[in-house]
Amino acid sequence: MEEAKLRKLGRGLLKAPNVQELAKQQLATIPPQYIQDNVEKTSYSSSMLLPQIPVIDMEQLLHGHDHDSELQRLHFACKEWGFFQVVNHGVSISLMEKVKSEIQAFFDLPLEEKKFEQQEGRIEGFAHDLVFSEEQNTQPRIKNLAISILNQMAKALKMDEKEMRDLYTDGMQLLRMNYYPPCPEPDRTYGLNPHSDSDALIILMHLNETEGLQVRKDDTWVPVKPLPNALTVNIGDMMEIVSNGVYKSIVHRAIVNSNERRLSLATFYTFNNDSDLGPALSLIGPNNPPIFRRTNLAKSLEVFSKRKINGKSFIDFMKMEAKDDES
Ligand SMILES: O=C(O)CCC(=O)C(=O)O
Ligand SMILES: [Fe+2]
Repeated sequence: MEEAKLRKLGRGLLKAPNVQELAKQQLATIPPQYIQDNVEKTSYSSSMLLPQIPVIDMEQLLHGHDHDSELQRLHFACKEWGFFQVVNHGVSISLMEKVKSEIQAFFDLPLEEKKFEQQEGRIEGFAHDLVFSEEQNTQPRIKNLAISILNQMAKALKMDEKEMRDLYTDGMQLLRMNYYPPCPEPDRTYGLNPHSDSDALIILMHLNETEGLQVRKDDTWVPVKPLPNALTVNIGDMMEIVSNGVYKSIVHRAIVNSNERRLSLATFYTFNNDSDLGPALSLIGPNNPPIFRRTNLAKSLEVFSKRKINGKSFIDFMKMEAKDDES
């Protein structure tokens, strides 16, 4: 993707020293630019029995004799949680293992060899040297999985399947590797600040055993406990808009801990840049008025990024009431 588009999708952050190099210095406190005000602590003790994000069995959903009830479980997960884990997802486990070890090995390279740099105002660095061969690449499989999930969501929503297909065909697939080093003061910073993702659908691969992803649910932070070989899926703002608010793009964050590093690989799917982003036409009617406006997707992202003020999220920006202050 071109630089300009990437920049648009990036979140504003100050250029920071390479966090891996920082972690090697074994500092007792964190440098000031990482300190965040109001880091909200998790309000549970380790002995509490916590709810967990739902688990969806893709095999059951696509081919099982109990397809209908799995579809209802998917629908519930998307409405109530905006997050779920998928098992039996069809992405080869041995391939996933390969990708996990390749990425970990990449992060273990000395900085000079890594040709990895962060640019001003961007959260991401560029990994120039991390190239996966065709056989070692999980991305085509993950893309198939994303498409299957989107098709099943259309079915559960009773949305026209062609309307969904037209949205995701020619959409973009973006990858982000997240590296969270051990942190001497985990209560004073985040790995990733609370946010929702502006894309349509996100598939996350946990690259090591360390936990850290937390999902906002009923005013608490629910930690995600990854099942072995599962992938974590979440709804982004674009899908919330298309579903006319039925599915929820949920705020989530990544926390850090003092002992272990954590790695994850997020794949973001957007809808086609040329499409109109708004509630699916097959879902709205006299009894179901649209709660979001409809505009060309690329244009709405552009206008939003120019007017990114007051920490207003993309989803609020697209709400019907927001129309009045458009100028
Ligand atoms: O690393 C994680 O668990 C969360 C990643 C995430 O939310 C993101 O990359 O947008
Ligand atoms: Fe995210």
